[in-house]
Amino acid sequence: MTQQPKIPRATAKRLPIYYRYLTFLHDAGTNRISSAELSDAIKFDAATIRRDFSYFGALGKRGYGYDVKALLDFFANVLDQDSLINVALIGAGNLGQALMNFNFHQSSNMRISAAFDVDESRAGTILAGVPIYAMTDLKEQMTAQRINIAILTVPQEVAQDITNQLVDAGVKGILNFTPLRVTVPTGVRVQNVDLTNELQTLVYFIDNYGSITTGL
Ligand SMILES: NC(=O)c1ccc[n+]([C@@H]2O[C@H](COP(=O)([O-])OP(=O)(O)OC[C@H]3O[C@@H](n4cnc5c(N)ncnc54)[C@H](O)[C@@H]3O)[C@@H](O)[C@H]2O)c1
Repeated sequence: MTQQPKIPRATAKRLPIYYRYLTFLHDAGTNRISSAELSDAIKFDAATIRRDFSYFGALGKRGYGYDVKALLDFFANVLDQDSLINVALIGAGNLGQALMNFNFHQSSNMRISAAFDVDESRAGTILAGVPIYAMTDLKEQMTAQRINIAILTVPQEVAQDITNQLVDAGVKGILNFTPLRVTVPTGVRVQNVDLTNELQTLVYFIDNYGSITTGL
């Protein structure tokens, strides 16, 4: 992937949404789109879309809009869609298994390729095509499969310990579903996912602003 400019986190979170919708447009034979039409479809305001695109120098032409194929190629490169990204999942319990079943089918280039669990009855089995390994295999498998992203779905009491093991195994990014805000060294990124927060935010917006779209 080529070097990309530094962009705000909120913009980065919108990129996969742009990419998915542009893929849809391209598959449907649409050649160009205006920021207003995009805005209508994906529910981000047009000014936000224009600003996001401008970070990458992707400037639409007045009266023409954006070339769908050019944008799609551009975002594919930004999002590194051409290389397969193997992801590890630690903690193959209720949530972990749901994620393994889901396995990011909307994305053509990301997949959970290995799961790990301390429970010996789970290790050595395969779920939804994903092999579950013992924790003792963590470092070896992460190295062999060139995995540097992990999903954390273990109980919060062990989250920091597992994070340390992941860092030791060379992880660069953790998608953390546990309620613990884990500590990592510089150079390792953590993205926290908390459905309770999301739901509370939704309730807050409905209570305070009616049914407006909040975006990201
Ligand atoms: N972010 C969210 O919205 C959200 C939603 C649901 C659950 N969670 C969190 O996700 C985590 C998992 O929840 P769950 O319901 O799947 O729990 P679970 O008990 O069903 O699964 C946890 C799994 O982790 C394994 N495990 C325990 N200790 C381990 C260790 N030291 N090393 C490796 N594996 C270990 C267990 O054997 C089990 O398979 C919890 O921290 C929970 O709070 C978050």
